[in-house]
Amino acid sequence: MRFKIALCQMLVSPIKEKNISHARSLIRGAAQKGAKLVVLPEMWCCPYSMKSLRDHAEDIDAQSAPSVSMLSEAASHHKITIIGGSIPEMSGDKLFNTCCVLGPDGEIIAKHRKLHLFDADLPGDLNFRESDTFAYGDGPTVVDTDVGRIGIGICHDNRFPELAILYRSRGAHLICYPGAFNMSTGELLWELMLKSRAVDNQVLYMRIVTIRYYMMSLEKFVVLVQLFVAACSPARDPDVNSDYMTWGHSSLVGPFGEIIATTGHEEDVVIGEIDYSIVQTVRENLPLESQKRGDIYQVIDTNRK
Ligand SMILES: O=C(O)CCC(=O)C(=O)O
Repeated sequence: MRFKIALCQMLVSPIKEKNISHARSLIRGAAQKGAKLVVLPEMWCCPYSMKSLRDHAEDIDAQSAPSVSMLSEAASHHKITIIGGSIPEMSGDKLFNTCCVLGPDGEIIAKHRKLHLFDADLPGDLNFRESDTFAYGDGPTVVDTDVGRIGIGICHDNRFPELAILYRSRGAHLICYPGAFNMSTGELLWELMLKSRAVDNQVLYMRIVTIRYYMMSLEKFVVLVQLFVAACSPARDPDVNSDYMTWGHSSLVGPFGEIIATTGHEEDVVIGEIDYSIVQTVRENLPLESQKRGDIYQVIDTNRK
């Protein structure tokens, strides 16, 4: 299967209605360019400011959720699949960072709540505690769409190779990460993390340094995930009144770790082509799945039914 994917690196304004109509016009433009899968960024409907997220939160199951209603109308109008970035979701008294996936009939076909909340204390640089505001999601998300089987993660979820390995084991060919890396970790790590998730072996070197106990067996702990990875960030707005400035650089990475399409930090719609037959070729050329040493290590899918 071959198709075009569009990553809408949107400039987010403080005004929610404006963001919704702006996202709608970016989706329209992407569909007109032939995209069958359109991805929005993390927190595209409002500034990524912990102070105001609750004011913009939506009850996704309610008919009146304005961001999700727009996504549903756009998906059915253009007959495309949309990975709806993320929005603040209110469910009971809990707030989640949630991504909805919509099929070409406008129905929500999956909902992913961010699993790994970003808490970081980098002295003199960044102090951010998502877990003070959001509740944790409680399951991985793999969804069958018109454009293949897709695993979903939100931003910091991307740092955890076990999740990507699990998505591969459930048959995903593509992982989409709506994300908003920041100015502190973005430059060094954003591209590296995306490539790592497509070609997953960097983790080994980190573990070799830090966990002596595993050293005897770690040279065997090489697992290539070998799939496509797409990540979509908001554009950077140096003037926005937010406690969080984003890195940008939305990108599509192929199963050899190659960058297929990317951009800088300004608003842009990145269009790339995905050809799943490449995944097959890479896996045949480098048959890592059959070389894995399940007798020595395993990622256990505790959520599998
Ligand atoms: O993992 C990181 O360095 C950044 C993660 C992040 O910015 C987020 O999850 O919002």
